[in-house]
Amino acid sequence: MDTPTPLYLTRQIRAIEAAAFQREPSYAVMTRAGRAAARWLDGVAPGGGTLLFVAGPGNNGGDALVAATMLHRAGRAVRVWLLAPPERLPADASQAWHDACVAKVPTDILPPPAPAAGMAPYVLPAFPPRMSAIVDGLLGIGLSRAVEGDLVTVIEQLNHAPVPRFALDIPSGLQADTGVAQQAIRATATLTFIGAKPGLYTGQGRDFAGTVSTDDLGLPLPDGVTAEIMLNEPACFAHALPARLHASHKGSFGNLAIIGGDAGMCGAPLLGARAALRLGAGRVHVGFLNDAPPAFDVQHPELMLRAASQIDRAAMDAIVLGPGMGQGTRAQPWLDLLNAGTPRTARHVLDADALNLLAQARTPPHLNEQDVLTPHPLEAARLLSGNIAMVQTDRLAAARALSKRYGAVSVLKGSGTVVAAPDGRLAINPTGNAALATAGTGDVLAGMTGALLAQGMPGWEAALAAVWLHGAAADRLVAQGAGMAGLAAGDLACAARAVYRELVELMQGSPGL
Ligand SMILES: NC(=O)C1=CN([C@@H]2O[C@H](COP(=O)(O)OP(=O)(O)OC[C@H]3O[C@@H](n4cnc5c(N)ncnc54)[C@H](OP(=O)(O)O)[C@@H]3O)[C@@H](O)[C@H]2O)[C@@H](O)CC1
Ligand SMILES: Nc1ncnc2c1ncn2[C@@H]1O[C@H](COP(=O)(O)OP(=O)(O)O)[C@@H](O)[C@H]1O
Ligand SMILES: [K+]
Repeated sequence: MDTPTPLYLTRQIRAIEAAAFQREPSYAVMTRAGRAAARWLDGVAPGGGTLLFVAGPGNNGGDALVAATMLHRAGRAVRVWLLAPPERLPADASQAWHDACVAKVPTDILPPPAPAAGMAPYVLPAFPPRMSAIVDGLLGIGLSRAVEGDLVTVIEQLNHAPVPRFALDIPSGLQADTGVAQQAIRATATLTFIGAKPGLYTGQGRDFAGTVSTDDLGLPLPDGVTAEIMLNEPACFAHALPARLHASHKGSFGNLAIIGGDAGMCGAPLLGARAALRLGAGRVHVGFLNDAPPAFDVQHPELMLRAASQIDRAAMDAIVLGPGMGQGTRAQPWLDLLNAGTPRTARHVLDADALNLLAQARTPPHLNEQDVLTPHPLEAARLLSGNIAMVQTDRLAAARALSKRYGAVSVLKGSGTVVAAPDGRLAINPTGNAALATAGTGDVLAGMTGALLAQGMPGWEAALAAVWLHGAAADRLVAQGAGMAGLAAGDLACAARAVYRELVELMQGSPGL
């Protein structure tokens, strides 16, 4: 199994670059980036037409110029639009421009994009005839502020061209550290240099970056740079997946209780419980907070349903608090049971209204790194006494702050779910898609996390595995023709089981479930 993919912040990429520039000229590194881009484009960009390279004012433009020159020399039809005055390019990009001119690459210098108060928006010239793709070298990791002025309309016009767009390093306008973008190139695919960046995978990143490939340009990690953020891949958690020995019994796989289901919300804990069954929990109990809990689940009579007050808390290995729980008087005591001084054996997942109660708690409950919080951005905002914009502006920082404040693993949900541990570990999940944007999928995730905790997985690995499997199940269902619109949360459990089985087989060479 491959080692997990590290994600690097811009300051770390700059440190890797700076160390390389001690050993070799910076233009040699740009040449490698340009060559990697040319090779990549040769494989992915449709042939038979002109590739339009759009080069900006910095070294990202330099990469585009080197790639365009190489492809031109190799006989491909290219054209470069330089959106900057050539005399103001930084040294390496200036060298690349010079080389392009010497090689007689067809080029146009367009007026540099600048804020144009009170003037009509800048209109690009007509695209080259038979243009087959746009290569985006406008802005890379040097993006220092939100895109503004004429560049906004330039990007809009490029985004409207009816051809695929290929971004170099990062789609122009997307923030590499956070995945925030006001206006950015919407790429079909991105080739990112030196190391992958978190912003390609979370927030708005996935919508702008398309399929991401990485070329490390052969640059080693210098002393002092360590990967602080990982892409959540099976290599991050597979070693901790529960083994299933012949000599085992239901007690070997844990007792899980899902507490929730206030009046009118009975479905939520059932969704979680059904998913927990499919991920191998030994016994799954559902404790309802409403007066008339269903006697049994017609679809899954294996589940044990009762009033929440009848759940033997001491017998549980894991408890999921929150699905459909409401914030009524019957809910609060379950949070109070987490106060310091009250003994407990079960590890807890706090979801939905359990998180809203947690946010209001005068004395925060006693949680630890074996417990998992699963907020969506609004719940996270409440937990951090902030607002959604604050959370989404820096999802990594928000997840890290949550784990630090509450002492538990936190799972900040949404596109590119971020998982953080109290010790500072961070991961971004690459699986899942917008088919998950439907009610109940969070209940399923909470149940899956509880199932893995009940089977003894540590908090960090259980959260990573649940999030990955949940997303991979949605990806599989969509690939099989379910959704994007219309996927039901209840569809996920069996797909997650299938993905889990394949993963276990891959890991252990034998069926795991
Ligand atoms: N040197 C090398 O050998 C290697 C370089 N590499 C490549 O270099 C890239 C980094 O290059 P870079 O540092 O020059 O920054 P880059 O992203 O081109 O942009 C800077 C320019 O954009 C401008 N600008 C910024 N924000 C703006 C905004 N919102 N709206 C408008 N303008 C804005 C900014 O202006 P300023 O902020 O100074 O006013 C400046 O002019 C990296 O992503 C990779 O592709 C790698 O291949 C490795 C080898
Ligand atoms: N666009 C998306 N891309 C990937 N995952 C998504 C997307 N939208 C929602 N999800 C996932 O779906 C789940 C939704 O959880 P939540 O908002 O708590 O729903 P609910 O409370 O209705 O169960 C989370 O796991 C979230 O990460
Ligand atoms: K770019």
